[in-house]
Amino acid sequence: MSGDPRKTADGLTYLTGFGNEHSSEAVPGALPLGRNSPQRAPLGLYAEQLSGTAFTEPRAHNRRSWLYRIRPSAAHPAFTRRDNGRLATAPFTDAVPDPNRLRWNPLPEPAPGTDFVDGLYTLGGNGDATRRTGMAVHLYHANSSMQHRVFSDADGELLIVPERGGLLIRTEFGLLRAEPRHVALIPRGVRFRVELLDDCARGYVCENYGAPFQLPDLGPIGANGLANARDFAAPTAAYEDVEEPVEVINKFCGNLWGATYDHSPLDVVAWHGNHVPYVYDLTRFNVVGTISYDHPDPSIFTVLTSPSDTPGLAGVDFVVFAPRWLVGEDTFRPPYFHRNVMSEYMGLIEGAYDAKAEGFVPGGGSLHNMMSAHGPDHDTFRRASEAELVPQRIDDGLAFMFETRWPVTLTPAAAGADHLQSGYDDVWQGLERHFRS
Ligand SMILES: O=C(O)Cc1cc(O)ccc1O
Ligand SMILES: [Fe+2]
Repeated sequence: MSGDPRKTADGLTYLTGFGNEHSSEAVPGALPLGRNSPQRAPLGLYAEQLSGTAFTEPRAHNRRSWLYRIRPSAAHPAFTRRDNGRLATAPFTDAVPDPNRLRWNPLPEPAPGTDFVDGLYTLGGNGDATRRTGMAVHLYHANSSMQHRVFSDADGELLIVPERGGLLIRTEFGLLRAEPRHVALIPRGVRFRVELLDDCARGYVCENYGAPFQLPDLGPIGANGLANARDFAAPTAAYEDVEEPVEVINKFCGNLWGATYDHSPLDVVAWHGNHVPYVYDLTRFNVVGTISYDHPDPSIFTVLTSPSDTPGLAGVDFVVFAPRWLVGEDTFRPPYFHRNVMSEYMGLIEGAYDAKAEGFVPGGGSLHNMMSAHGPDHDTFRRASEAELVPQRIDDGLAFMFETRWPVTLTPAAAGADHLQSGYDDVWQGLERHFRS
């Protein structure tokens, strides 16, 4: 069942809950009752199904929505190739996979008039979009709203992580507002337009080619905690009845294709289903951690996971390092030194991260690929080894990680970027020997 529509401080009305069978109509009576595809849909609308999973996938994983729209999506001219800009797609084969620890500064300023789509820049990724496996890490930096155009991604769902500047995202399902500290998810194939609420918008995008993100199981944590389902907010129906040229950009098997429609395809008057966009406020994350000793693995901070066909082995996890108390006794409290079979891309939404004293900055990012050795830098190690272990609140930053089961191969642009930091290895220099036999 759908949650109650809730009006939030931003004036938008949302439906709450994760994976719900939501329903919404912008005009009363637009949703057919008791069937999906009546002989004539109400109000002269066209009924259309949008499937995010195969028809036959288990009910618990099945994602689809029914849209009731002014024109059917099928009524469009041919798509033709568009310039891919700085967007790239798996398989990533143009650079040699790099075992080095890598760290980037934020992207440089974009040229005037750069919108969300033009502002996308691919760092790298893994898998193969045509096989619906793996993921890509993108950054965006825009200074203009998308005008007279909409975007959709057949290759995967898009998890948008704003770092600077609020976004108003107009989707086929209605409006979402995503500010820094929020994440927004656009499901595979859903059309949307990004409008800027500030002069500039900057952030990160995880393009997930694999199974749709879901909430992680909670196991012994119990029935509540981490990201609570009720805090996910889907839009309520809102439509554009616009009969003027709109460019529809479709990312398909790694290329951008465009077609100019004679109307806005954001013309869905009513919808129901569970293949829906949503926003989630990361400050709602219920952080669970140790209240005795040792540093728990960061899987305890998983917001969303895209399972693969091997239980417990995610195509990609989205993990957040949110404000929390550290109380572990006789414990090295920051992230430990480690080598991980999973590959870790990290970004910073604000402030600082407790494993790095400096150099890891908001809008920047780091990549610690499969089995690369990393952990606290020397300053952090020294301070944490000597600190008096009183309860300590970590509340000066918001970091996140896209953690994936396959190594991340970079695009040549990211591998050779001016904003790639040199000398990142040095943060682990000066960790002198203390061994006494
Ligand atoms: O490398 C990182 O900073 C991410 C991370 C955090 C943590 O608390 C434990 C392991 C880990 O990979
Ligand atoms: Fe790590």
